[in-house]
Parts: sequence; C-alpha cells; structure tokens
Amino acid sequence: MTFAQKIAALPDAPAQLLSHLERYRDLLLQWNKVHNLSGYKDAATIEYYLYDALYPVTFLPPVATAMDIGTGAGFPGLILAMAQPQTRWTLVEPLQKRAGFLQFVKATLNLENVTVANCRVEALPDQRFDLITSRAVTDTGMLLNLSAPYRDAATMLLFYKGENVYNEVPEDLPYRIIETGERHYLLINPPKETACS
Ligand SMILES: C[S@@+](CC[C@H](N)C(=O)[O-])C[C@H]1O[C@@H](n2cnc3c(N)ncnc32)[C@H](O)[C@@H]1O
Repeated sequence: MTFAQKIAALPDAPAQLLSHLERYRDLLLQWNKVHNLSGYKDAATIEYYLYDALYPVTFLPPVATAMDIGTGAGFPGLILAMAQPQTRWTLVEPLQKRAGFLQFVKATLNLENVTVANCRVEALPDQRFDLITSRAVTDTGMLLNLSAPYRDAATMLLFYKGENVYNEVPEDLPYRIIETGERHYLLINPPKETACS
C-alpha cells in the first residue's frame, strides 16, 4: 500500500489530511536542514512515522480535549490533531526551536484546534484532559507522575512504546497494549469493554 492509500484507509480521515501530512513532511525536511529538529532526514522515514503516529485513530474513541507531553517536532500530538479536527489539542514542548516549528505548522495549515504551550508540562496550569499522549519522553511511571494534575479516572493515556513496554505497565490502572510490528501502544484507562488488568 502506498502512503496515500494507508491514510485514505484510516477511519473518519478528514478530506485535507493527506495534503496536510505531505505539507508537514516537506516543512520538516526543510526546517531540519537548518534547525535539526528531528533525526528524520528523508521523506520515506517521515511518512513511516506519520503513519505510526496516526495508527491509534483506528482504536481511539473520539474525545473533546487532548494533551501531548513533549511533542518535539510534532510526534504524535500535532499529527493526531490533523486527523482529529474536532479535538482541542494542547502540545507541550519546552524547547523554543521545536515549539516555534509547531507554531509555524499550526499557522501554515490553519490548525485552529491546536494550542502550543512552550513550557515544561510541570509549568502548565492545572486542567483536565480527556486524552494524554506521549512518545519518547520518559518512562510510564514518570509520565503518570507528570500527567497527574491533568487527568482524572476517566482520562485515557496513550504512550508510544517499544517491546520493553511490558516492564512498564501500570500496577493499579487498567490498560491495553496494541501491537503493530515493533510499536506497542500502551493505552491506559481504555474504553471499558477492551480493558485488561
Ligand atoms: C526525544 S524528544 C521526543 C519528541 C517527540 N515526542 C517525538 O517522539 O519525536 C523528547 C521531547 O520532550 C521534551 N521534554 C522534556 N522534558 C519535558 C517536560 N518536562 N515537559 C514537556 N516536554 C518535555 C523535550 O524538549 C523534547 O522535545
């Protein structure tokens, strides 16, 4: 399947999703030459990780609010926000040059559902989110600590992990692990019918 076919097959994909992803891919390649925002240096690698970021739309229920901790150059929060225009996304990224890139993409693609918070998550005012995501920032225990002021018992947490996820599953919260190749998506507080504990 081509990248375009994989995106078209995603459930409820907005009409402009593919063109937004292609524009983002090109902007990231351009900015990477000057600012070294991420390690992804070619289009095929970026497309691989765009799909990896988006895959959870195949199992996530719709939510009104979401926060991504440590979005970096956009993974996964900015990419999920393109696929979920009905969800208000807060992207938390303390590094100025990465937050600047996120702001630039938001303005270029007119992503009205995105707010960029240029700070550490610990500095974000307390508020509750329906969904909290994170990839490649820290381990599950620390993410649970960092996210504590921003969640309640109904908040879902989605962490993008590798095979070591089994060493990090929470002891006292229901979860589900969704595997696709090397990627292991750890979904904590999943919708009731799919939880194991
Ligand atoms: C390895 S990068 C991963 C970026 C992105 N999530 C990805 O997967 O490509 C980790 C990011 O987390 C950010 N970060 C580190 N500590 C943080 C904190 N306390 N709150 C929010 N972001 C943090 C860093 O600035 C960095 O951009």
